[in-house]
Amino acid sequence: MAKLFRAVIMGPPGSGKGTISERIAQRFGLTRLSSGDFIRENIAANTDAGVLAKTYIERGLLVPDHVMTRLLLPRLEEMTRHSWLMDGFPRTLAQAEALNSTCDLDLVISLNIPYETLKERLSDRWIHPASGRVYNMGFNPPHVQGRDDISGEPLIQHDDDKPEALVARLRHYKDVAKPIIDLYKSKGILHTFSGTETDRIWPYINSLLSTKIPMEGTHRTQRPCTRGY
Ligand SMILES: Nc1ncnc2c1ncn2[C@@H]1O[C@H](COP(=O)(O)OP(=O)(O)OP(=O)(O)O)[C@@H](O)[C@H]1O
Ligand SMILES: Nc1nc2c(ncn2[C@@H]2O[C@H](COP(=O)(O)OP(=O)(O)O)[C@@H](O)[C@H]2O)c(=O)[nH]1
Repeated sequence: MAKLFRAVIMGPPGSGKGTISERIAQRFGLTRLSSGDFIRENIAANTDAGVLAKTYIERGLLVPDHVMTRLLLPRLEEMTRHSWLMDGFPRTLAQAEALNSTCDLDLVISLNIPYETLKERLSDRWIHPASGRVYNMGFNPPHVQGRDDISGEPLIQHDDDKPEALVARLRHYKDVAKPIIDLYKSKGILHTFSGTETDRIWPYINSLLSTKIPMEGTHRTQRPCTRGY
């Protein structure tokens, strides 16, 4: 029986995680999980975790590990019958270890995109805050300038997407991501993709996943995501 498939996509801000996750979800029928979306849902629902997370996000900080794991891991437990791709978690080694004790991953995609490309992309990134939908004036503009295609609501730019904020974010990403990348490399499940254009990277990701993801329609077995945290 074909087993379920679980993967994580990692990369610095602006590397294309959200863009590529959407394509993977559509192409392979995986459930796309996004830590940023989970947080926004909790903020919108005014949950305790959401209220706490908001105080960190407003300062451009990562949400503390214990808040993230308590927010995310129970959701993964509900996903024992689903194949999924996680975007935005883990972001620290503690999160990776918490995930490791809960679910075994089949594959990790790491995006390696040059600084100048990240800077250019983020300066043109516009976001619909409520949904997290992402646009780019050069790459995938909204039908109506400044408006979300689905809701028609205004798009915004994140302050920390500005070039002056990117240097610090990138340095922080490299510091926290390195031990995670080393962990997944040692487990033999890391696949790194480099380049400056998503459309040129995509065929390689597509062909890798085509060899790794069980065929559609084959019976899927449950795989536990036990409460290991
Ligand atoms: N795994 C996580 N651990 C800690 N904080 C997180 C995590 N995921 C998201 N956050 C917090 O939520 C915020 C929003 O996350 P989201 O992924 O939507 O945006 P982002 O981190 O700016 O992503 P991008 O890499 O696209 O710039 C982050 O800036 C961070 O403060
Ligand atoms: N010009 C250009 N923009 C891209 C490309 N891929 C993604 N983007 C845009 O760059 C920004 C960052 O992409 P996103 O998927 O949000 O990256 P994430 O921060 O890693 O999730 C968004 O505005 C995307 O629409 C690309 O190949 N070229």
